Amino acid sequence: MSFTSLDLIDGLLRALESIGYKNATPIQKQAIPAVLAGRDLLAAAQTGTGKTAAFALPLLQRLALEGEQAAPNHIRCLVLVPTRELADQVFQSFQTYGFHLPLRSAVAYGGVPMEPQLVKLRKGVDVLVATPGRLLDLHRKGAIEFAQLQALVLDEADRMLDLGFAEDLDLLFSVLPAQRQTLLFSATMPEQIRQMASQLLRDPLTVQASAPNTTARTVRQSVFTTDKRHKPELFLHLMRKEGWGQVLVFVKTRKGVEHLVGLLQDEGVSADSIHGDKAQHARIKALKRFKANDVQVLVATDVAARGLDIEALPLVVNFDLPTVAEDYIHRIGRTGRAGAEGEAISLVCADEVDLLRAVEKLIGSVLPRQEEAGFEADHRVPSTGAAAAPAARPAAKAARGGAKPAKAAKPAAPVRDDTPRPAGGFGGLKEEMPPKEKPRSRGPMYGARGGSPGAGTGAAGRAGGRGSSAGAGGAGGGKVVVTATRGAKSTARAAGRAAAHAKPGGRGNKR
Ligand SMILES: Nc1ncnc2c1ncn2[C@@H]1O[C@H](COP(=O)(O)OP(=O)(O)OP(=O)(O)O)[C@@H](O)[C@H]1O
Repeated sequence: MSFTSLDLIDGLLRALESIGYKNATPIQKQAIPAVLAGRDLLAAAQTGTGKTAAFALPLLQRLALEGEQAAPNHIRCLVLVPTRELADQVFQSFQTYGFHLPLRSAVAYGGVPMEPQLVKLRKGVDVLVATPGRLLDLHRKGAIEFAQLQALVLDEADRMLDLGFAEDLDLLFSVLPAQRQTLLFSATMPEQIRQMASQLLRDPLTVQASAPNTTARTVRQSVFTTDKRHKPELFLHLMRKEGWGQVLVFVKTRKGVEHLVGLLQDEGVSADSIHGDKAQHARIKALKRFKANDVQVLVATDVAARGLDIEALPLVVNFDLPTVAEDYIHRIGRTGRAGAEGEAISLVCADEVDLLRAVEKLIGSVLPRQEEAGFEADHRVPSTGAAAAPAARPAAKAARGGAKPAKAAKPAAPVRDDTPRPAGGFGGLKEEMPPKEKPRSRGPMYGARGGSPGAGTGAAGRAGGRGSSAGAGGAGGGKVVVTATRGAKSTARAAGRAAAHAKPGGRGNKR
């Protein structure tokens, strides 16, 4: 489905044309009419399927066509994200999509001086992308007023709870105007998100553009069983043997990250890191160098698991499995984006069998195992065969053009998402998502008001109508479920907080 048939205004269509987006993805087809119609939304779709544009495009349109200009220190739309790097990326997306609209955007997160953010907010902004901690600090200083707030987006909300932001969020929600549009987006739908949705959303639509908690079909997944002490050598061995190029590696702790980076550098591999102990400017630089392919291996904690869009990243390695099963889906979702092929390899030792079981249960499949000669596990990793429902279809490996098994383990059920799809692609996305051009460089961090207003071809709310997206699977769409649910308040807040506090991890971006 083309964007024109979604009743987007000319300014947005021109921006989409210039970055090479031709057709809307399934989540965009579903979400855009509903958001334009003013509905609250609980939206789930696999990693890398264009959720950012699914909320940014209709919100930019509504902001361009409705409401008063932002007064000093006021914001009209707030997008909350869990990490600083994701905040930058989402802000850049708003800048790109809104290039031809007379709207101001800004980004605010911790770890960098507050003063420039205070200055930018003084004039008032239409869209503020922020992490929760810095947002509240700015609000306490009187730099942000919410009286004009029209829309709130929570992107990866469960991660904000995992990071210990539950109380900050409660505080924030208590000062936001009740009359607003609220959108919740994620690639996974843990109970925390559903509870938050029942607390925050008014008569929402639930849109699922793929079966919940599924991984992209284009990502080939496997496990190498080994002993903990062999992991660094196994990593280096596989890297050389398989001729790995760019690789994003996830390690459980910050110390572990630095240890692996040191080891790789000692072996002459160009490697850098991202984690919560690093200064923000060093984090930004590391990501930039990795994206530009100036560094081959980026080693990170889960601070890099959510949302980051690294063009054509071929491989993600879980050096350690994540402690929260959902993070497995987000981590490996850094590859195989927008219909591209990708590979995800997990190095698993006996200690991690429960984590492996939890991941397999979540994704509904047993991960194929391999063992590499010379790195076999002395401490056998127990079988997890019963953990997950057996997949219904034949071997994924063959279907995907073949993996490169080092040494075949006992055949395991393939990893796949059983969402019905049309033949020949990733939910039709391969066909629907043409290779995009690089977005233009957008200059300074904060968007200046400028450009000519898009010549509106339609008023916000004209497209769709309440529930207009119901049942429209769309050409090439995966299974699309659209339901209307009523918010059931009360216990949700306490339950969400309890769930958040049950999880490890410090506050903010400190992972
Ligand atoms: N309609 C489209 N056509 C072509 N490319 C698109 C389209 N929509 C989004 N993309 C591109 O697809 C990639 C993934 O988009 P995005 O980062 O919004 O995914 P996401 O669903 O939010 O992923 P995650 O769950 O990991 O945050 C980006 O590079 C984006 O530019």
